[in-house]
Amino acid sequence: MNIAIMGFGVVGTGVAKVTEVNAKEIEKRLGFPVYVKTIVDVRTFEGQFADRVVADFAIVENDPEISLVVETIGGVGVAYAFTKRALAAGKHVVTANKQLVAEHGSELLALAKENGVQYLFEASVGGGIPILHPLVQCMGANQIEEVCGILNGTTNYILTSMVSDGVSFEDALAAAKAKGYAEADPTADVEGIDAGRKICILSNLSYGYQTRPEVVPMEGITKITLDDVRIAHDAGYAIKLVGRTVRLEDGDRTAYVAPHLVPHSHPLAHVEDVNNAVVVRGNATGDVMFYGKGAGEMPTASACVSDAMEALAGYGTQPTWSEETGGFQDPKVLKTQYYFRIDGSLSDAAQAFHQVSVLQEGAQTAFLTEEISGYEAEEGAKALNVLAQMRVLGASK
Ligand SMILES: NC(=O)C1=CN([C@@H]2O[C@H](COP(=O)(O)OP(=O)(O)OC[C@H]3O[C@@H](n4cnc5c(N)ncnc54)[C@H](OP(=O)(O)O)[C@@H]3O)[C@@H](O)[C@H]2O)C=CC1
Ligand SMILES: N[C@@H](CC=O)C(=O)O
Repeated sequence: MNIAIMGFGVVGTGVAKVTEVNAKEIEKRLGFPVYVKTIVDVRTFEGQFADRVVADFAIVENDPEISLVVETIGGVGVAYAFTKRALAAGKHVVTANKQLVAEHGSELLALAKENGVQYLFEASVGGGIPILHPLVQCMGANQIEEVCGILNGTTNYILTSMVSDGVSFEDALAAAKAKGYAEADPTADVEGIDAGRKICILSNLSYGYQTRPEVVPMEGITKITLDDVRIAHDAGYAIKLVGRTVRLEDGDRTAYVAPHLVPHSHPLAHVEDVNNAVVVRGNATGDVMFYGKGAGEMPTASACVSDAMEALAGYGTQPTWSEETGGFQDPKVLKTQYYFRIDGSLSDAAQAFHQVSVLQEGAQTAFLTEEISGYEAEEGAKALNVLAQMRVLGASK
């Protein structure tokens, strides 16, 4: 079976390597070999795969011998146009492109169905971690109550480097870029947008309805200070960038991304470096955690090639959701404890929130509230000079 790769960057190169290095394993499992026949990229290359690189996507589109295309260009420009053309030409498409899946997934899934092919995107969430297939297949008998996790490798790598190794934010980001973890525009990583796209995909598959990225509040790691990290650590918490999607009591859903204080007793508190972890709470299973490398060439390529094998062999099910967007509520409806650091005294804090647990007193006061909603946190904060505010992640169940 011949496949093509669109976009020969970090992940695209990994796809070619995994297909080549593991060719015997792949053939043994499928009963037929998989060969990367053509690679589409705007640049010219040297080395092993250079003679397969073409600039014109039409060569792949019109090649009847290519039955599957792996899209690793990224973004929603040419990647979107080429994906539609590939599906319309009756070719399966596999992708790592979470932006495209989160923003145009419904349309592309419908187009795939119309043309009798598959659109698979396991690599779009959690890099090399199998999470989407287990969520819809192995946990398919559950009502999903909540999915929460560390969904961005770059920011977890940066936080680990800053907190454990004393590296500056700028140097840690530069290292994440050099290792191939960061997005083409790393603003998407550090401002929580990449994790936000991933939580949309997880929400869509968990609840069956579309959660559009523009309704999901997304906050990144740029406001976290080492002061907050120290105060949190002394009180028994790590600070992690967490994405959550939650089924509400009335059957509606919510989702958001923000830094959290994660208790040291919670498994997410110990996820370091480029690793991601996703905790899925099913009503039958309780919490199930998926853990591994959330970014990088070979782990992400592993998910792409495994998807390609599934589509070519015709086993597996197409993960999908309805185009409907209703039933999404603001995450401020959720109740949790909040962490505040204020320029003010303990009595200011107590006046705003009544019951608080003090973490630091002095010129600045740091404290935890009781469990309150986001609306109550917002109301109480109005009377305070807030320097930092974060949710506390509840215990794992
Ligand atoms: N890196 C990672 O760890 C992970 C990445 N992903 C996703 O995978 C996708 C690819 O990421 P990554 O490999 O890191 O990105 P790269 O930027 O390394 O690779 C993208 C490649 O596509 C090429 N390209 C740009 N325009 C075109 C075009 N018109 N036709 C053909 N090729 C084109 C780029 O060339 P040029 O450089 O000249 O623009 C580049 O070689 C993204 O959606 C990303 O979010 C998902 C999980 C992990
Ligand atoms: N930039 C992303 C790449 C994988 O999805 C990340 O760092 O997680």
